[in-house]
Amino acid sequence: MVKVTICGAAGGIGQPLALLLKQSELITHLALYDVVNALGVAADLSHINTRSNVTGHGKEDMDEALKNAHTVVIPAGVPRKPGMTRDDLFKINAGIVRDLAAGIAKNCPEAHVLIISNPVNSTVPIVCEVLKKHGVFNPKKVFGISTLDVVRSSRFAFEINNAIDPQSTRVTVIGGHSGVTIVPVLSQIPGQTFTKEQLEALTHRIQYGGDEVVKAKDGAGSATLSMAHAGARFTNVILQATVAGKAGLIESTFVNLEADPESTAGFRAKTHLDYFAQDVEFGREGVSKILPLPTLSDYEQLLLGAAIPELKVNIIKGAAFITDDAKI
Ligand SMILES: NC(=O)c1ccc[n+]([C@@H]2O[C@H](COP(=O)([O-])OP(=O)(O)OC[C@H]3O[C@@H](n4cnc5c(N)ncnc54)[C@H](O)[C@@H]3O)[C@@H](O)[C@H]2O)c1
Ligand SMILES: O=C(O)C[C@H](O)C(=O)O
Repeated sequence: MVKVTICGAAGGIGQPLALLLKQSELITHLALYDVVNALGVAADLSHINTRSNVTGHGKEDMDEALKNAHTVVIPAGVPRKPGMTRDDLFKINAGIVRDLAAGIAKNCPEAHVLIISNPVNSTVPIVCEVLKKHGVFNPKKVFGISTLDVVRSSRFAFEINNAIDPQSTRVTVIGGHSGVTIVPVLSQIPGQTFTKEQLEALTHRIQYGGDEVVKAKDGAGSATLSMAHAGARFTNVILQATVAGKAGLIESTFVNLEADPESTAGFRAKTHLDYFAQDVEFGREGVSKILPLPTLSDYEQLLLGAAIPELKVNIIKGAAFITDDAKI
């Protein structure tokens, strides 16, 4: 039995993500949890003629939704409106993610946890600290989904140079998931020939791609369809590695560096970061290896230098939300 639970399944991301995951042959049970409309979305999706069973779970039914899940994907929470930063969402989303993490600790402590809710740089430490408090934390199984930055990098690079294939070109994106913490390693795209001006404009567009959507939606939310695509891509990689046993799969993702202490010891000593987005190779247990940082150009070194202090603040804020709260 491979049960995948989506928390926030009736939302802008949750619905198309559920639709995409309904296509997966590796999922036998898709559980949709939301505080509103989960039953309606589940009834609708359950008519699609693929093998997985779909169940819907409302507000009072979180335990059942999470019970024995293999993987939990979390797009629950509020999205940005124009003029807001991702950090402005912390006030509401931190508590939502904390409560879901407590539910995971209780009902599916061995699950792979894939976090979409913003601010990812803080919500991932929140989940990890809750799982630690419950004695069930496994750093190899908790991921911040930063795949949308990877997807945007390939697409935006293709718009400048259409010799780059947007589907097969996987750009490594390191750092975190907000503004200057997003560091796309464009210098490593094979055969890329960007001018300095093009590289700078492309980097800025990737770092602030989310704002482009927030502005265009004009108060109606942030990226949902592209995020559902990115979320399904990452979830499918996790399932391919952990369920189907496919070796050698790699994606950039925001993880706790304890997932691979040996490979990351030098980086941690230099930066004092406990979390970082980097290329990860997956195995049966989740993280198999955190790959070494790719060679960075001088420009990318500067970007990384700018990312680290903000990343640190975001991470400490998330972790402190749990460690300073004696009630959990
Ligand atoms: N990681 C990324 O790259 C990325 C990309 C886009 C959006 N996001 C983030 O994803 C989150 C969701 O965005 P959206 O556009 O889907 O928002 P949305 O408002 O359309 O949907 C969120 C859903 O979460 C549900 N929800 C709220 N509290 C809940 C709880 N306690 N338990 C279960 N469900 C709950 C809501 O009822 C709603 O259906 C936001 O925080 C947004 O910033 C992240
Ligand atoms: O920009 C946002 O707030 C949503 C998401 O993080 C994105 O990158 O599109």
